[in-house]
Amino acid sequence: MSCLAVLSIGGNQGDSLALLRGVAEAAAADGILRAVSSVYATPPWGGVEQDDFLNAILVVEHPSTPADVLEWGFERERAADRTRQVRWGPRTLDVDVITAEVDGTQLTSDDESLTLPHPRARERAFVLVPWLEIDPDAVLAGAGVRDLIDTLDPADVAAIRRLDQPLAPAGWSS
Ligand SMILES: Nc1ncnc2c1ncn2[C@@H]1O[C@H](COP(=O)(O)OP(=O)(O)OP(=O)(O)O)[C@@H](O)[C@H]1O
Ligand SMILES: Nc1nc2c(c(=O)[nH]1)N=C(CO)CN2
Repeated sequence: MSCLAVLSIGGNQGDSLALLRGVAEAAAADGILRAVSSVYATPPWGGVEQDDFLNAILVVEHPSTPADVLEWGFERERAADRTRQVRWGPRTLDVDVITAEVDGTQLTSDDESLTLPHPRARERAFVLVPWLEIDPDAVLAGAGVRDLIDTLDPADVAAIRRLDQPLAPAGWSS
């Protein structure tokens, strides 16, 4: 099995840019990196008062199952000394699996250890905006990401700022 997955990566504790770059570098080193968005500074989503996040989207093609992609993301979180404290609160690194596609079909799963597509992705400008950047035809559970962005509060979308700092490892090309 091989699995094409869209990953949302983000964090707001420590050197967030370096931590996000570390994820892209690990994906490139593992030979699974297929696409990388820009890095975005994003206001905190979810109601917890905290610092702004840096967020980005990666597309990876993993030679195994979606569960292995999730496990790969957990390894990256552990490498960033991620601890779980407040739900939707501050963290060094979060790696979420937004969609996973096998044989051209987007998988759906209600499993609470891996829900697909990610159940809150459609509400999150910090996921949809960078995803649209790298895939103007992106689809989430049958809905165009471009159309989903139009359903969000325009102020939330406008508050997201693309940074002029590359995420892709030097020398990497898709
Ligand atoms: N699509 C998914 N991507 C990542 N984790 C998932 C997914 N579906 C279910 N989970 C589960 O969610 C659990 C909690 O994840 P995490 O601590 O990253 O949540 P969170 O980032 O605080 O909130 P959110 O899930 O809303 O982004 C993990 O143990 C993981 O098994
Ligand atoms: N802007 C932004 N807000 C968040 C983020 C995130 O990555 N970016 N992650 C969260 C934890 O799930 C909660 N809120």
